Amino acid sequence: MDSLLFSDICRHHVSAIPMLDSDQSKHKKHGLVLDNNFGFARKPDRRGLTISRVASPLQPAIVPSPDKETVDPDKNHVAWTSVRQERWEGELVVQGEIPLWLKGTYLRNGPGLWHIEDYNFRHLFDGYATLVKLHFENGRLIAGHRQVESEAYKAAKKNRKICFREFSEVPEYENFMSYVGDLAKLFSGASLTDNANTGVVKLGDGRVVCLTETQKGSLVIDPDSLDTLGRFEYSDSLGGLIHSAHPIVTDAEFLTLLPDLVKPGYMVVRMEPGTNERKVIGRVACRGGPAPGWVHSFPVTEHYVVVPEMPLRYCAQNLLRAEPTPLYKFEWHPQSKAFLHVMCKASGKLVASVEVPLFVTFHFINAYEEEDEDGRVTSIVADCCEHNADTTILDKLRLQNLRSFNGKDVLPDARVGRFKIPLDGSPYGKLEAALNPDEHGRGMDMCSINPAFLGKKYRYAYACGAQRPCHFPNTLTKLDFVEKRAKNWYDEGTVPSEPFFVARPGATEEDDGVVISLISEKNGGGYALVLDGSTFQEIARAKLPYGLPYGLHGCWVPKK
Ligand SMILES: CC1=C[C@H](O/C=C(C)\C=C\C2=C(C)CCCC2(C)C)OC1=O
Ligand SMILES: CC(/C=C/C=O)=C\C=C\O
Ligand SMILES: [Fe+2]
Repeated sequence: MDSLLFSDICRHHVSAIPMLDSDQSKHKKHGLVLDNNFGFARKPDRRGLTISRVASPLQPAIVPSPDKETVDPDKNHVAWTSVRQERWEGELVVQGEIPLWLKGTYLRNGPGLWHIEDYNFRHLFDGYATLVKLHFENGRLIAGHRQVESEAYKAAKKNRKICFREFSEVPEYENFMSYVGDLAKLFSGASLTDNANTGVVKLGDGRVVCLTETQKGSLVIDPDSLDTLGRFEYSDSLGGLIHSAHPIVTDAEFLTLLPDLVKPGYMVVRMEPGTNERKVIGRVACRGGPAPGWVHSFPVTEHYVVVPEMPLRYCAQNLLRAEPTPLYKFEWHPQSKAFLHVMCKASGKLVASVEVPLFVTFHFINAYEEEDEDGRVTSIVADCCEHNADTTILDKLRLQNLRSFNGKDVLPDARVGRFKIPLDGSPYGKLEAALNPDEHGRGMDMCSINPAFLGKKYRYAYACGAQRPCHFPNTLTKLDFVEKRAKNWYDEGTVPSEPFFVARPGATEEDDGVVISLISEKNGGGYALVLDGSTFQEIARAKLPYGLPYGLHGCWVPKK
């Protein structure tokens, strides 16, 4: 493929337009399958970006010549630009060598489409879900991407406007009565989005589900075709509208937290493979604040579930607002304090509830139990990507901020926050950095571990760190908690997504495997990257026909 020509087109920021005929013939020559049926016409947006129009699918579009602004790589980085086509699939040319043992599909989900018509969404988390797949087999790599067909996405496409409440966007109201009507629908959940744009998990029974913070946004997909198969209906009557976007999923169970906004607390629930029924393990009442803290994720050990109560709390008033506040649906309540609660998985009993220093995290990394000489569990260690108790990261993820990097170092510092929770009845837990944050450039988020070490004492984690100056995490980093060192991978101008660890079958060492990431380049290109899990050196990369937008979380579906 003539990648220069291809990325040239990308640099013109022609999002959501069909391929020109000449491009299609190029693709046919390389055996690629294209389907450009976005149907979203695009007028100049508020930022004065490129104009493109769609006459009808597969017809030539008008591509204006680039002006200075359109080719500015920082303004129009492909990471923050809507995906170009609704779907694509093709084989990639691999540079280097993909290990022959790597057989299966890496799936990555994330918000990849941030406009409808000429209306541009505000926040990274608002975008309609784009699923990406990398299928590895016999050293070869088939890639593809596809929009997730949520009701929210289909309605937006059909009606050419936002129809459901997204992370920060709400539908436009024609009059006051329609606003009141929508509020009523908020309480029933009818107006909430099902845009499953956060993660994707493989359940123990093989079903693959895309997820977000709304329970209705649990959508079953086909990991090969990336088809949306339908809603994952929870058959229990637990109710509630929201849940943690990061359940703990193993071959044996699915664990998640259901925050209770009315009687502030959290329900800890478990679902068995092959069922759609969540069963209650126990309930934790909040100790502070008017509402539960945001639970984007939570950690588990072998015997316990750790329920975090962050002082960044859900906020009923902000939920009702049409215009986003700086903290969106949340509010910072430092006086309400921060707590970690520990629940026994088997009995549902609370074995500890400690006050901890204030913290802000999206992502817990892992947790494990510490024992005394007699094998009694004395404490729990829980690690997270911690933003130094500073909520500004939420606002830094506004698209306007992501699209306006000017060389200034504006990414707020983050660290691996290590909590120590005593189980001897002491009222306080500790929070310290697990290693010097300078090891990873004081950037820290989007983590993964070897899943065999879930809930167990572990040594390594993989995450995104920072090479400063930057405005977003821009390195892949391997953390070694024993040596307290990090190894960093960096490619100037790129935005790498969550490094995802896949263990080599039969491995005995924790870091024996590969780390997969999708990289968005500043010239509009992109590539799939495979690093060695142990040395953290590149072993293979494969250029995509065009760069993909930034994505969030992934999973591995091994070949049967
Ligand atoms: C990523 C990512 C997506 C995500 O949130 C998406 C939505 C739609 C969340 C909406 C809501 C809240 C954040 C608070 C409670 C109400 C509700 C509207 C469901 O979060 C992410 O991190
Ligand atoms: C992209 C991100 C959080 C994603 C939540 O799912 C954080 C990046 C900043 O450090
Ligand atoms: Fe997340």
